[in-house]
Amino acid sequence: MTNTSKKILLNAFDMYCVGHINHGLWTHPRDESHRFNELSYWTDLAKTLENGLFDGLFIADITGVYDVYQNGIGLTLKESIQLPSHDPSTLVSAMAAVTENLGFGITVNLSYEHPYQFARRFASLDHLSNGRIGWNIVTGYLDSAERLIGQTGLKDHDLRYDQAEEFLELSYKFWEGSWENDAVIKDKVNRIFTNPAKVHAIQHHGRFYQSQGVFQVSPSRQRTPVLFQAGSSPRGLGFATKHAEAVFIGGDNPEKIKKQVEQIRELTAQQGRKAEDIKIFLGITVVTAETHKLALEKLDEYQSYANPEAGLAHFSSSIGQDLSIYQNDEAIPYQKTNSIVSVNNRFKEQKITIQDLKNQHKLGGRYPLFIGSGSEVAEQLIQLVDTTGIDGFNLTRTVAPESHQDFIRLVIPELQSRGRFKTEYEKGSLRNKIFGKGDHLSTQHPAHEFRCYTQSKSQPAEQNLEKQTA
Ligand SMILES: Cc1cc2nc3c(=O)[nH]c(=O)nc-3n(C[C@H](O)[C@H](O)[C@H](O)COP(=O)(O)O)c2cc1C
Repeated sequence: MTNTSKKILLNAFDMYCVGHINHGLWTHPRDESHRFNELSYWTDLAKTLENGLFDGLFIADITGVYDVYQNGIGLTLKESIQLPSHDPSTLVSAMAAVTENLGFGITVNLSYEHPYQFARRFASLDHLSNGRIGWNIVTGYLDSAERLIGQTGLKDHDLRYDQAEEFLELSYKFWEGSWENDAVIKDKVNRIFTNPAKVHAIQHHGRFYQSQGVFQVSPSRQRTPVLFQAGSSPRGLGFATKHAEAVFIGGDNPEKIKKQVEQIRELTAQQGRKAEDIKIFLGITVVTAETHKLALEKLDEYQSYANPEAGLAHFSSSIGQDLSIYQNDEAIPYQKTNSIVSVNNRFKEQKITIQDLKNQHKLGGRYPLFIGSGSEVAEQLIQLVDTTGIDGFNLTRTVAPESHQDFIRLVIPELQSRGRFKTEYEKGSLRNKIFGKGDHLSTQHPAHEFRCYTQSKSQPAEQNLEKQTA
């Protein structure tokens, strides 16, 4: 499939930690990720990305620690493999204050808090960023997280998605079903800040959650944040194609990526949504320089600081299997675990040795690696978009912030000169920038059912209160 005019979407992919995907590079003399706990590190990054016209900063997060490899956290601590890692929501107001257009896709694991607190926090951020918030919906895959919050083990994989379904339904009720658009009138003369007739109590009596009452936050620009998801098991795909507006996939082979894309588009259509209602982002790593030769030299230099074993430790937790027990030339047996099904399934389909994984984790990890001059990388990215049908990329960092700066200086102008990347931002919210159809979710989306501002589904707050006190 070739679409010569399709503009490529682009997010930076990062995490509020030192070692994110490309482990070991924190030891590179020019890498600044050890400054991850300084606000200026993030506000500078936000300004850099906005200068480069990135659509968003996609911030990964985990609840828990990587303790599967060697049955402990020794290497995780030494190499700072997503430990320490801090709460990503806390970064966003500051980054929003120094930018106007950059979107923020924030990962939050829904398993460990009530939808009410979560919906309130995200609606508040959407207000402060003037509609630039996205939520990467994750359900968790680490036993260590369960122990940290006093549970005995991870809930069954599919049960986590059952809970996620209900979490979203209740969140939609808060965001879409409690306040009408014209509820807040700020009328000083008549002393009416909010019209009580326009605010409705929601009701929810479910399997996992109970809630009754009025949402505490007035409608933000987008109401529901832009919904991202990265599950790719059969159950995960069903969930993503029902709710998500953007899905994030991994994959190193164009044929397989294309199949994944076709499957996502088909499932989306089966859910009664338009195939183009979901944007598909592929994770990638790029090493670029002024010439091909210089890019190869840079790759060598970066790889001399990388630590593939740290990549293995990360991977062990992703699949829930301790990979330290195998020799380099041993093929990794498939074991059914409760972790990331789609990543683990690779061991069913292919013979992969520890050495294969180590080679892969020198740089890039689960994401394809592109090396070359700006024009070479741009050509490869365009070809991948046109042959697979993806919509854009989540770009990992290597040496921070150098790798983002290199991409902006060398690759983006080449994409622009080929007409495949914007030369200015669209107006409006993050949702409008991505889809060009306004700030709110479309009427085809399941959230529509819970809207009080198109059809009233609950009583005005005052009537409800009267009933309770009668
Ligand atoms: C590309 C990709 C990125 C992901 N990023 C995160 C993340 O930042 N935090 C997290 O807790 N889970 C993350 N996950 C895990 C998924 O959100 C999901 O919980 C997991 O894949 C289990 O669902 P599945 O078995 O349906 O794939 C990611 C998965 C993929 C494939």
